[in-house]
Amino acid sequence: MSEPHISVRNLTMAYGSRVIQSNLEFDINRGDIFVIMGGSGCGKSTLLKHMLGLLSPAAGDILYDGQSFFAASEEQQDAMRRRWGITYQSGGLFSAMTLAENVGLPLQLYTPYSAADRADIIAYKLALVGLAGYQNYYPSEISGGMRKRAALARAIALDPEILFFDEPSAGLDPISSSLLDELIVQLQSSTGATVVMVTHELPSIFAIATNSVYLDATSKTMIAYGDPKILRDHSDQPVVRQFLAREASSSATAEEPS
Ligand SMILES: Nc1ncnc2c1ncn2[C@@H]1O[C@H](COP(=O)(O)OP(=O)(O)OP(=O)(O)O)[C@@H](O)[C@H]1O
Repeated sequence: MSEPHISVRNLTMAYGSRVIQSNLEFDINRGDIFVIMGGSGCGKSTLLKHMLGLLSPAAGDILYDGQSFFAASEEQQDAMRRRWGITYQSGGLFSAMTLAENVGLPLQLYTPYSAADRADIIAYKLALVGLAGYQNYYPSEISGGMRKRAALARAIALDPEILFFDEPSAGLDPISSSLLDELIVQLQSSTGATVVMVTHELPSIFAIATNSVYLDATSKTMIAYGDPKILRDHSDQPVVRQFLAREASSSATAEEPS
C-alpha cells in the first residue's frame, strides 16, 4: 500500500495550557475525501489550522508524504504549502477585485505565466466550477453559491495536490450545497487531489466522504475513524452513531449530542 498522503501522529493541540484534543493519530490517503467531524467546539477548526501549519502542536507532528511539516525548514514548509489549495468558510474573495483578478492572484504571485496565459487559466478554472464567462463580475454581483465556487476556482488555480475546506457549504441552501458537493467530487476525480474538510452537514458527509475522524469534546480525543456510513451503523461509540444518525434536517443547527 502506498504511503499515506497526510499522517497525523500523536498530535496534541492546546491554546496555552488548555488542551483541546490529544493523541490524535490517523492517516489520510491520496485521493480521499476526508471529513473532520465532531460536535460544536470539539476542535475541528483547530485541527485544520494545525494541518495548514497556522498553529504548532503542543506535541506530535503532521507528515505530508512522510515528511514532517513542523520539523521542516521554512523553505520546505513553503514548498509544501504551495501544493495546497484552501477555501475558507467566508469564501475569502477580495471584494474589490473581479473574479478574474481573484482567481488570477495566486498565478500572478507564484507563477511566471504571462498575462495572456493567466487569462486562459482563469477562464479554464472558472469554467471548471461552472462560472464560465464570469471573469468581470465582482463577488457582490453573484450569489452566495457562486461566490463559494469562485473561491474554489481560486483554490485550484495552482493545481493543488490537497484541497482544504472549512465548512464549505455554510450559509448555502440545500440545493446550492449539494451542487457544491457534486463539484467537489468532480474536481477530486478529475484532479486526483486529496480533499480535507470540516463540515457539520450530514448530507455532504454521506454524499461525498470516503473517510473521516470524529473528535470528542468530552474525552478530548478521537473516538472514531472510518467511512462515516459504516460508523453510523457500526461504531462502538453511541455518541458517534447518534451524531451521524440525527435527523438530516437538523444538521445545520445541530449541537453536540449529549
Ligand atoms: N484562538 C483561540 N484561543 C483560545 N481558545 C480558542 C481559540 N480558538 C478556539 N478556541 C477554543 O478551542 C475550542 C475548539 O475550537 P474550534 O473552533 O477548533 O472548534 P470547532 O469544533 O471547530 O467548533 P465549531 O463546530 O463550533 O466551529 C473551543 O472551546 C474554542 O473556544
